[in-house]
Amino acid sequence: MPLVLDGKAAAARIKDKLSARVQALKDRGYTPGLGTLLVGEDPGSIKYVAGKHRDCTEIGIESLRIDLPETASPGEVIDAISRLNASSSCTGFIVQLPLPDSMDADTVIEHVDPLKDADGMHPYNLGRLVLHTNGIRDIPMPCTPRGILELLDTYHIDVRGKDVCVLGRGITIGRTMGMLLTTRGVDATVQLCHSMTEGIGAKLRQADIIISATGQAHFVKPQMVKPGAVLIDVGVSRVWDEAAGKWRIQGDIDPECYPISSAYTPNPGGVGPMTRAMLLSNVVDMAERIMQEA
Ligand SMILES: Nc1nc2c(c(=O)[nH]1)N[C@@H](CN(C=O)c1ccc(C(=O)N[C@@H](CCC(=O)O)C(=O)O)cc1)CN2
Repeated sequence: MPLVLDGKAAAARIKDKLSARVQALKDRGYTPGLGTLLVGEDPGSIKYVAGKHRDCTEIGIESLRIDLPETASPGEVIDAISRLNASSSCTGFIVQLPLPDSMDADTVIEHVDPLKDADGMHPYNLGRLVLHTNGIRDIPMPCTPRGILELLDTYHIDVRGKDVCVLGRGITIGRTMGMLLTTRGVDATVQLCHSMTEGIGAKLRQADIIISATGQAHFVKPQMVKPGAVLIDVGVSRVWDEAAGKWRIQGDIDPECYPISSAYTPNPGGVGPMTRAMLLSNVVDMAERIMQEA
């Protein structure tokens, strides 16, 4: 029977430990605060931002929320970022992605103070991560890749020397994941595949671990999976379930692949909850660093 990599349960345990660390910070007079900046009305983003604020309440972190309309000008977005940069009650914050099509996310994120970058997506922090400056633990890490590494660690899945196939080359997940997996000490061998990759099925079929972040529902089929492979599903596609009369989440990995695998993340309930837990971890880490330096 394959092992189910239960992200929901792992995230709940992480949040319990974070609550204790938050209480210790409060006892020393510092309450961590997470800020969110949401631009537009994307239903998925609205849901994720609401979830982030619920998580904060659960573990005792303050939360600050700025919501701007889809029509906000780049100047208004940068002004909101400046307010979060300056806010003494905000330890760190995120700009919820995706931004409306009219805005370039990279340009917007450059305005975030790297010391307040709770998502680890500022070019300064990504650069430090690439260079591995001062050891990886001192740098805020993009939440999904960090969550995947933590989940593999929780279930004692050793990636050292393993062939990993990462599908998707976006900065938030694929590219950063590939970089982290090949860091000294993690030591996996990575093939980073994307829409122009030829013979993707054969490449997947040789992988010990597949991490898929394409957003194409059930892209990975059983014939692409090596028996005993570990399957990590990051994809989120919302599909209309005619019989149930509601939208359902479908991952990148067809559930028919599960019996062939040695371990897999359910979706929902796998990588998503870990992404949320890692955002909280990043903020608590940042707060502890502030207190250490005080
Ligand atoms: N600034 C950022 N924007 C986005 C990130 C990010 O890390 N930083 N990641 C995603 C969205 N995301 C967090 O923001 C996120 C995605 C999924 C989940 C989650 O818990 N999913 C659940 C299912 C929830 C549902 O029913 O919709 C699961 O997988 O079980 C949390 C956060 C893009 N934007």
